[in-house]
Amino acid sequence: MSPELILSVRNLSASIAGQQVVEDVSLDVPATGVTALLGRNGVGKTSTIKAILGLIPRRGEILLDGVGIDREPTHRIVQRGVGYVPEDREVFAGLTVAENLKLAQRGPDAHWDVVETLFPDLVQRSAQLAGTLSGGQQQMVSLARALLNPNRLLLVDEPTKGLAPKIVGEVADALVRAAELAPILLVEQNLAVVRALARDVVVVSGGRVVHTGPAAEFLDDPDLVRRHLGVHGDAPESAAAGAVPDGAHPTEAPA
Ligand SMILES: Nc1ncnc2c1ncn2[C@@H]1O[C@H](COP(=O)(O)OP(=O)(O)OP(=O)(O)O)[C@@H](O)[C@H]1O
Repeated sequence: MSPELILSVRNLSASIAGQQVVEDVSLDVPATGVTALLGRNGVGKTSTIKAILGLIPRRGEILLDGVGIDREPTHRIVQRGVGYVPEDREVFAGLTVAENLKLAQRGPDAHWDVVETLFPDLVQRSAQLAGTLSGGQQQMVSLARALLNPNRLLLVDEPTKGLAPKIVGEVADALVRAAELAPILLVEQNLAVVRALARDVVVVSGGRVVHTGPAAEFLDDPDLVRRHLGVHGDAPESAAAGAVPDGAHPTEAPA
């Protein structure tokens, strides 16, 4: 495996309740930056992430930094430094922010300083029950839990789903900072966020990868976007419309 790759997946298939939900996915994630995993609803993006983590039964080859993890259980994969920010946040509603974070701590070298720097609002709210936080604040807890530990790779699933445009920008800003710490494989429907964050895209359709390449090249080709995602990349009425984060645009050259 190329030394510039942190993750290499070959011929991945996976099933849920006996039904095949990932057919034959092969993809690479570079060792730096954000790689976006795109596709229409229900094509198997979340299932691909779960299969990489061993959360659902899977077959195929999965190399993390050159080491096979496709036969390992989830806890071993997490111990190897794969952080996970699940769809729908999955915070413990009845626990405080501080308790949510402490539960996520994997070892003695937790990055409390990173969490405090990136999420000062959470420090203020450390005694608040996570279930009483807004959706955006819960997303920050979910991200902070993953960033608390040293990660070699972050798997982040639809972090801006259901959030107001201003909050989408804040979450995207946090992801820009997170990507400085570890490479990210990001499932994201908001193409403005993808444009702001991702260097590369992997597009899935029918359980297989149908396009890979630079994010800008894909997003700038309306025919490709329409064919693979069923939306118009720049049309305001489309699902691609949404908040463009205020933060840095790491994939674009400075003006
Ligand atoms: N728990 C489950 N039981 C049965 N089928 C499931 C389950 N979870 C997912 N599926 C099915 O697996 C397929 C892939 O779902 P998955 O959530 O991976 O897609 P996705 O690309 O992430 O979709 P979306 O963009 O809508 O979140 C879908 O057809 C879905 O209905």
